[in-house]
Amino acid sequence: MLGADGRLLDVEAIDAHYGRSQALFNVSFDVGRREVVALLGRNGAGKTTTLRSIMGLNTVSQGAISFEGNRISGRRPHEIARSGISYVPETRDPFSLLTVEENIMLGYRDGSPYDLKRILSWFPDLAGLIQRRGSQLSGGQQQMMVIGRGLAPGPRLLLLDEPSQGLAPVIVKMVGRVLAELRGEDLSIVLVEQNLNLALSVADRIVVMENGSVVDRLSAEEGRRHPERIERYLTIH
Ligand SMILES: Nc1ncnc2c1ncn2[C@@H]1O[C@H](COP(=O)(O)OP(=O)(O)OP(=O)(O)O)[C@@H](O)[C@H]1O
Repeated sequence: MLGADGRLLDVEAIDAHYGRSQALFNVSFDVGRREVVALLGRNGAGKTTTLRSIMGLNTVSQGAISFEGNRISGRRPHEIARSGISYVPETRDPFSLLTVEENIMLGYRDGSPYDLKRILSWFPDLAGLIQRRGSQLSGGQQQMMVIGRGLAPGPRLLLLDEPSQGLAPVIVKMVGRVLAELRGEDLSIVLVEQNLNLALSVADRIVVMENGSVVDRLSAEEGRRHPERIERYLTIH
């Protein structure tokens, strides 16, 4: 089901605080069905706080967030997860003592369109490693595993926090390929990134943040034509 205006996720003028310090100021953007929206900006711009606010891990002090037409702000994280949203934090957090298979299937829910076989079809590199422990994987393999864990419940919206962080360029390309393949699914993605090329290659739309506010919104096509419009918010002058 979608909101009345056909939007899957609606973030409407949200503020968020850490104690007395305000981290988000009037942040608004929306995500359509099967759309990939990239949130770009420097460290500290508020991207992670935005994802955490959607997931109910941070309290929204003003504004509202709706998913499939229902208000989710104010609900608890597990309820938000159950409504069809998965969050893959940048920390990756593999369960080190569990195997790759156990790590992925931890999130599986009856009725999910994504069973282990399906998930491994997107991450062929993991297929030969499913009995390894999470701690025995490389950073890139862990990233694939936690994306797999995020997919296992069968979300309609995946929140991905900096999947390319700390990975070698060849692995970043692989992450890009996986995200491109997921485009065939009934799945929308909010992708937080500092890697502009990766974001431009997989996103439909770009939302640029600075100091806790949205400072620009553009299509990926516009971003490819005018990368300088985004780069000025990514590099330090
Ligand atoms: N747990 C916290 N306690 C206090 N302030 C925080 C906390 N987490 C983030 N902040 C502050 O909130 C603001 C936004 O941070 P946030 O992590 O959302 O930015 P970001 O764009 O995701 O950057 P990064 O890529 O570094 O995660 C920053 O000023 C940051 O210092």
